[in-house]
Amino acid sequence: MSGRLRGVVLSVLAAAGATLVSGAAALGGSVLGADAWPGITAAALVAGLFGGTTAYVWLGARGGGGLPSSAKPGDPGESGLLATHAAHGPAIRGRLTGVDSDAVAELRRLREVAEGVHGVEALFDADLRLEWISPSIQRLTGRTPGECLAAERFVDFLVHDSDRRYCLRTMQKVLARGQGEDFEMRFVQEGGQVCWVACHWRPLYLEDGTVGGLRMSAEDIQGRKEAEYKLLETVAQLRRAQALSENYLMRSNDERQRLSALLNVIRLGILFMDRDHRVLYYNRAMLDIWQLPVHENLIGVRDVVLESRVVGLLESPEAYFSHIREVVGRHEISDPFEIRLKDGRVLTDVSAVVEDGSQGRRGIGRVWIYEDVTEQRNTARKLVAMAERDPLTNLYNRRRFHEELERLLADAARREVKVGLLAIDLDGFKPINDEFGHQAGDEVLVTLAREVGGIIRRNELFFRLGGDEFGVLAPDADEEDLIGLARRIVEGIGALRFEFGGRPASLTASLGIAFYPDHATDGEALIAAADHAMYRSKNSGRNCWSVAERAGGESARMSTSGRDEPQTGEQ
Ligand SMILES: Nc1nc2c(ncn2[C@@H]2O[C@H](COP(=O)(O)OP(=O)(O)OP(=O)(O)O)[C@@H](O)[C@H]2O)c(=O)[nH]1
Repeated sequence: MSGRLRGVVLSVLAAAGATLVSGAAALGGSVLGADAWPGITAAALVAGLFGGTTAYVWLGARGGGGLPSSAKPGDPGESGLLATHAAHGPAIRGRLTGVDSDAVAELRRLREVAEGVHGVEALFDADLRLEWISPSIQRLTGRTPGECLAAERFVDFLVHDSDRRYCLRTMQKVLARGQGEDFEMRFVQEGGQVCWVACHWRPLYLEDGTVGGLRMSAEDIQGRKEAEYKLLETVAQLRRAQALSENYLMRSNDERQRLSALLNVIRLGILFMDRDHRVLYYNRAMLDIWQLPVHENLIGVRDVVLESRVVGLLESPEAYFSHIREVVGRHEISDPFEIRLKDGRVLTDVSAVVEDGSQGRRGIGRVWIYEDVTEQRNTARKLVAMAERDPLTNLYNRRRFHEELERLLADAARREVKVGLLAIDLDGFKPINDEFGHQAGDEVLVTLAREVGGIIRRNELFFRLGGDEFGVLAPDADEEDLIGLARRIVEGIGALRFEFGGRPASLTASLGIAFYPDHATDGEALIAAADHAMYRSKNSGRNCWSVAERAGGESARMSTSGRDEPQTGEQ
């Protein structure tokens, strides 16, 4: 409190007499504490209490300067109480004049009210020195009003480092402009902790209307600040989480782009269906394979609609759609399924459930992978053909002959039927080669293969076993039928006429016939029996057929009866 104000109050106390002085003494230096209230200035309080004294005259001149204009006598709260005292100033004054002990009691009561102020009230002089501060400062900061008053500079003593400059600037501004300012700052508590307060700075006017000091009203907003901090922290966490999820989203978008680029260059058709059997994703190859328009948007299209779009391509739609139903009904990866298309292409499909990543095996859809295997199938067919066919005549070769022989014998054993083997060896083939060249020999072989191929029946198999050796396998063979076939072959070959370099050429063949199980019970023995019969034909003058001898040396019905009219190439 300024010396001037302090003097005023002390003179009031002197005038009030010994009782009041003792009352004031009881209040100590802090009797002045009774002349300031939260929200009301010391000037107004003293005016209210000590009207009619010197103080009243002095303070009365700046009178209501500190009293909130809105405060009225009888209002609830401290401002109202003060206003009541101000209104009744003359009565109190009267009592003070007579050194009324009631006034002292009143003063005490008011002091109690001042000390009970919840927020912090403080008065500063024009040099920004602390003149008075409410006892509540101790509850807020642990510092007593005495310690605060003793400190050289209030701002340095109580205000946090970071807020000091701003606090000082604001105080100076309020002093200079005479306009209040509000801001929030931090007090430093005795233990070094920080306590946030909301400060309201108001100018105090002197009687001449100039600003003679400042009043600070501060409320504890630590709880609110902590809540704000928590809120800010939560917001920051949310922002971090959002940034993280945006980052993940961005990365997952990049990943999707990469995957999409990859899927669009591979030749496999990829189709993702969702749980509701609607198209979720497909790649370019999928459209190509199923001959769907490149720019058509199929996303969201149901599986049944998709099936209706491709049904016209399928060789066996029913078989394919029932395969789809079967696959969809199970939860496993399907086996590759071959799809034959009317245009000759061959596709395969494989399908798997797309799991949602949880452990509950919850499918979130299905992926279908299509592959056009036409090329592969053709290549495989060519390789197989190369492996089992004679490249010159395109007849099955010796390798396939052995396979078929074993298969037919096994089948014949199970069904107890006969298998016939016809061994064919050309007569006089070498002279054709020698005389007309190897190419002429080839032509003879190709022609012969075609001619004999036209003679044998659909269920009989014709092989080139090597060189000028051929063979015919006849399942479910009947002896008479096979002999008839042998005759037709001998005649057919003998009837062939060639011309090389303007010169005619022809040849004949010698045949041997053997039956399973009549002449042998396994493949090797059957071949040997047929060969043996064929050599007998050779030895019998060629251009004929012979039936093998039965096991035990018993002669076949007709060992060389094929000799009708032996023919040679020279004929
Ligand atoms: N042009 C041609 N000749 C072949 C081929 N494979 C084997 N030969 C020839 O066929 C001939 C077969 O020999 P042989 O069985 O003695 O010929 P052949 O004159 O019919 O003798 P016989 O069976 O005793 O009548 C050989 O000269 C082989 O070089 C072929 O793919 N093309």
